Amino acid sequence: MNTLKISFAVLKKPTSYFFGGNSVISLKSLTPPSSVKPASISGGPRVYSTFAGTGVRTDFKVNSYSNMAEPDSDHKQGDVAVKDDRIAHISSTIRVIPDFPKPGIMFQDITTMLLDPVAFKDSIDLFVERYKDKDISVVAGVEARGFIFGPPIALAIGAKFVPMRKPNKLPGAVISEEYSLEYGTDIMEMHVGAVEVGERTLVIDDLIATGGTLVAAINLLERVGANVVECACVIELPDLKGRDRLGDKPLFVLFSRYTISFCW
Ligand SMILES: O=P(O)(O)OC[C@H]1O[C@H](OP(=O)(O)OP(=O)(O)O)[C@H](O)[C@@H]1O
Ligand SMILES: Nc1ncnc2[nH]cnc12
Repeated sequence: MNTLKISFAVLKKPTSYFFGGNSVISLKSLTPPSSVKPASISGGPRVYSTFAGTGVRTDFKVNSYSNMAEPDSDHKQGDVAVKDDRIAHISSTIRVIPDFPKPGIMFQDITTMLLDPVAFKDSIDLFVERYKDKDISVVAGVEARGFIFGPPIALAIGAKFVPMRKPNKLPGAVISEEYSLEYGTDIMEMHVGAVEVGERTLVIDDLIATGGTLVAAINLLERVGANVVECACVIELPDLKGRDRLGDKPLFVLFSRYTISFCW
């Protein structure tokens, strides 16, 4: 296995859920491909905010981050292999805001993608191409950003859209799940009766980080007897290992982005 042992000092306090302070860690998933050199080598920080996950090389800058890691064998990326030129453009439109909403979080801001109609449409098309012939009757979207991607996908594949909402927003009878996030905890609710037993269901969100949100959505849907066939997101943050929390539930993402920053 191609493992790089690296001694690092924290530049931007990384997602503190992994580590904090100086330390020696094994960063096999951050090993840059030999053909790709860090953008700033001389003295300054080397930042690997990386773009992998689909086998698609995305050689462009997003904010100041321009380096990439290759997909590695730990990321089960065979099941997310989308090889499509549209993905590079989509990824380039999603900006990263460091330290939002809390120090250490590298916030992936999809609102900048929504300003680019080509990127936004391409993202929807990629999902529709994957799901149009899968006999899916329910697209469940997670508030808030799953409400952006879910409805156009549902309309295009002829499915109903079911909103998975924050607490106390739905007026009818609901079932609830509490869950943890990269930066807090929350509760998700769904209307009882929105999904019928056995319905083939797709769960949509913009991003998977720790996976807590998708796990809550799956739990809610399965509690009412839905058949959750897959979860789909635009972005995966693989260093947060959310995919692992989904167990055997398939996860499809357009691309992955590493969020750890470091220097040495
Ligand atoms: O994989 P996880 O660690 O669960 O995190 C992913 C979730 O976090 C974000 O939503 P957030 O809870 O910030 O809500 P918002 O869309 O209303 O801002 C994102 O849109 C996902 O729903
Ligand atoms: N880093 C991140 N960026 C955007 N949304 C998120 N939800 C959880 N972590 C996130």
